[in-house]
Amino acid sequence: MIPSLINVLGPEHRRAVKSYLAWLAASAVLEGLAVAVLVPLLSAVLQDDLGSAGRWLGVLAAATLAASVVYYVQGMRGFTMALTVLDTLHGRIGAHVVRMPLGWFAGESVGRLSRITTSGVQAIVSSIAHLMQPLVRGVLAPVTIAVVVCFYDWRLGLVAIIASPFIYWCFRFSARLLGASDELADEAAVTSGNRVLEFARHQPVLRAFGQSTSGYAPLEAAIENQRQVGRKQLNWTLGGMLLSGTTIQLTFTVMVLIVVLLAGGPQTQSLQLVALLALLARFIGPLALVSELSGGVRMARNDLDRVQAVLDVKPLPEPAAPAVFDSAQTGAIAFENVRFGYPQATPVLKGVDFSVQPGSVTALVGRSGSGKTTITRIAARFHEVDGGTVRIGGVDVREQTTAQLMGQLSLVFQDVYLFDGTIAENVRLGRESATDEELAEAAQLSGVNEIVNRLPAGWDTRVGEGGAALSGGERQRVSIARALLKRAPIVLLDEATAALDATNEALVRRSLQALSRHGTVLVIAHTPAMITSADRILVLEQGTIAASGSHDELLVAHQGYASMFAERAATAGWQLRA
Ligand SMILES: Nc1ncnc2c1ncn2[C@@H]1O[C@H](COP(=O)(O)OP(=O)(O)OP(=O)(O)O)[C@@H](O)[C@H]1O
Repeated sequence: MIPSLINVLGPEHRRAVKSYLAWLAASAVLEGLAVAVLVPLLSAVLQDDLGSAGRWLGVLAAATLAASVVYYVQGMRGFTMALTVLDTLHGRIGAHVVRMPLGWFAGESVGRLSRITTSGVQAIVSSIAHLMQPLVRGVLAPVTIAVVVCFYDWRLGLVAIIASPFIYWCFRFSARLLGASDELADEAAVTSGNRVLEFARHQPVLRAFGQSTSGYAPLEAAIENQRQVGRKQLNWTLGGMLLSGTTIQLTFTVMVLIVVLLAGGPQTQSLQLVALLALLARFIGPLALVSELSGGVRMARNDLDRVQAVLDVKPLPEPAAPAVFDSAQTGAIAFENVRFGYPQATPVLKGVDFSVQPGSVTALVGRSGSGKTTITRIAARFHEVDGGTVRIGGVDVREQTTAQLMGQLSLVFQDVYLFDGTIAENVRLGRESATDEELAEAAQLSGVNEIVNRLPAGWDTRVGEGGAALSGGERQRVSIARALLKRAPIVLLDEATAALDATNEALVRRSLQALSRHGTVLVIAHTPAMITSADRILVLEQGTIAASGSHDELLVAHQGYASMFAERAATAGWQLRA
């Protein structure tokens, strides 16, 4: 566990960890010595050697005092170490998360991250605060006693020395069993945690399809799996503890037998034997505790490994120096033979080539699943491309710092997330320094002023977690107002399909015009009105740009576009005229 702990904390904490361990070791050895001194003390008393007994009493007092002082220091150090670990782990994970590729946050990763930063870090901290001390004491105090016992009777010492590797092996074996079952249990807990969230968040859909009353099969399967894994963990843990416990008891029994045999011998006094027996009890007691604690420490090591796995996710490589931009290219987007596929999935983009002129409005259209969202994610460098180049503002995104790239982009996606604050705070996220006039203008263009005027608390209305207190269309308006306020040279907009009624749709188009006054807009367009309001349309088919041009040009030149548009127009109640 210690190498894992140092790895996760970073080399700057190596000294502190080692010094804490040294204090722990000193405390355990002193405790062992203080107990071991009892045997010569009792021997001296029995032999009426009061001078010698006095000296041993002095040694006992000194060892007890030293053990108490060192115990206090190690306790304080342990407390400080636990706080340092808590701070450092949260700090390091936080600092790393903001540098990780945005694409990492899809899927189950977020549930795992949440578990690691809460219960995982807590388990590590509590194992340092509560397990390390008894564990080190449980190992070193018996070792010290075993060494001292050797001086009194080599046979007892020999049993202790021969038994030690067996005891050690049993501890390791049972800790491994527990560690392996903990891995399974963690995996099962992450899965059921995610399924519970899914079950709670998507109640409307589940109820509509009868999945709520008759049971939601994925959640039930996840809970059943967790139950089975829990049972397996219990069996493995008990098996491991039984094995360690039996080995310890056997060792103790053999030692007691030897003491009993010694009792028949001529030179050994009975009181000395009693002292030896007491010493043996102190030898075995801590070892039994170690057997219980080693499983907990192994689980903490698993947690440390999980933290390390997050820290090992490669951050986006940042260029050594910030990129230099040509101002004539501000707002330009270019994809050059871009190829990309999600991990363990078939390629989505198979050589995408297009360029978007600064200040223009370009619509990206294509069948569902054709890769439109992927293109916008790649433009914002959520993922690294497998081949080709993406240029934003005329410069390869890999040559820009994250701040430079993000400074040029406003993202208005369908799944708009608002933070649990007021409407004003959420809009101001676009640009903290915006004046009240600018805020009012953005609100007017995006239609946020209509929401603000309607709600009793106005700008101070709290939107709830994720913006739950607003409708889908209203959330997208807030998100557009943010983008308007940010005035980034490029806006990547995914037109909401489900959330827009006629009013919202008109507002989005009006905002689009306002956004295009400040920069370039690349919009994933679904509705006929949005498609036709673009200067240029890119048609995405089978991982490449199959055609591009104005709406009128494409209607004539590209059969696929014409039929797709006809379908959407029919859905929207439009009529196409020749
Ligand atoms: N995180 C992901 N991991 C694996 N595959 C993904 C991931 N996101 C998208 N895909 C797959 O990539 C393909 C393109 O998805 P994308 O969301 O870009 O399509 P789209 O054209 O935007 O679709 P829609 O119009 O339905 O939103 C789809 O086959 C999808 O299943």
